[in-house]
Amino acid sequence: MYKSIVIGTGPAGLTAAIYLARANMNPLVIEGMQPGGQLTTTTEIENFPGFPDGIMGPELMDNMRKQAERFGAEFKSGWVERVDFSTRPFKVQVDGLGELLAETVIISTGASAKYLGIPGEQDNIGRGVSTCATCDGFFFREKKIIVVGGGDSAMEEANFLTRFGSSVTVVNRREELRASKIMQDRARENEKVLWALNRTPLEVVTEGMGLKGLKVLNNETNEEELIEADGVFVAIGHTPNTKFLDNQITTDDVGYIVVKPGTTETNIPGVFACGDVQDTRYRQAISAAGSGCMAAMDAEKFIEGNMVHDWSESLGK
Ligand SMILES: Cc1cc2nc3c(=O)[nH]c(=O)nc-3n(C[C@H](O)[C@H](O)[C@H](O)COP(=O)(O)OP(=O)(O)OC[C@H]3O[C@@H](n4cnc5c(N)ncnc54)[C@H](O)[C@@H]3O)c2cc1C
Repeated sequence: MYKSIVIGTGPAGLTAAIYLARANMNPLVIEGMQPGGQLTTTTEIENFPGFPDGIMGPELMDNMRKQAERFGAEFKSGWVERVDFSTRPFKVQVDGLGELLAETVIISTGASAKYLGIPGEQDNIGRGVSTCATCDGFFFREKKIIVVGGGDSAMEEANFLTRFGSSVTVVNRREELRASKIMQDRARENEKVLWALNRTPLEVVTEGMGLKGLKVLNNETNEEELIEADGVFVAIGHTPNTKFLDNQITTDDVGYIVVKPGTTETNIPGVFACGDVQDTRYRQAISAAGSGCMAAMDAEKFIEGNMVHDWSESLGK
């Protein structure tokens, strides 16, 4: 039986692994289908502290893994199919490895950005197509930008991106936006924000090494149009990777794990969550790593018997 099983190897899981291993907790880390997590799909990371010249995403994740291994963390390839948190020790069923037992479990399975599923989109991720304005806005200084989406996040991203772009065009399928009035007003008051509403995205169009723009269907005229842009930010939401939990952990309506504020405690004593899977707000590598550290320290405290589980009370449930 393991003292702690960490599910996922993004910045949250690997930071948890480093802290657990240094605390002699001999963690087992399950890698999942994307060893190293989301940052392995991108190029240069310019905002992770400690790297003044930036660092490539895959290199950063490789370094984190080596650091965890140096202190004795054990890694296994595999995909967690299901868990049983009804009794302790907890049971974690891993594809190809069978059932593993643990005193504590740290869930750091991330949240996947939703994409439009149109031609040209996947081929150009990191080359003009992005799902993270905070991460990539800086690369589009004085360029034309498109934000696809009509919710609060899309409005927030559009406003934020006007700091960099010469213009930011919001493309939304419907005339009406889902965003709250205050977020819409803020975007509408911003002179750099342009609107292409009632338009369905059809294709990300490239030219040479860069983007030419986004081909859309004008739902009113039924004609295709090309909206020129150097960057297309898809802001239609994220899907937290929590299906395997099969409703054993309290989540919000979308599926994000609910933790006791200021901690990584879930509703099940001994099960902790960190990183994007419990983060509806920041979703950054450094915030994921920070909460990974918290989860490891929470798990350690739990095993030492020093944790009072007052989760439900604190959330008013
Ligand atoms: C293209 C791109 C560029 C980005 N650029 C930046 C940037 O410049 N700066 C920044 O701060 N942030 C950036 N981000 C955001 C950052 O990558 C995330 O905030 C961060 O990776 C979240 O870390 P995490 O550990 O919570 O989850 P993730 O990195 O998503 O890792 C999740 C892990 O869980 C595993 N997993 C999932 N389900 C299972 C399962 N059932 N069983 C086992 N394992 C499972 C996966 O295999 C993966 O290893 C970027 C994101 C993307 C997509």
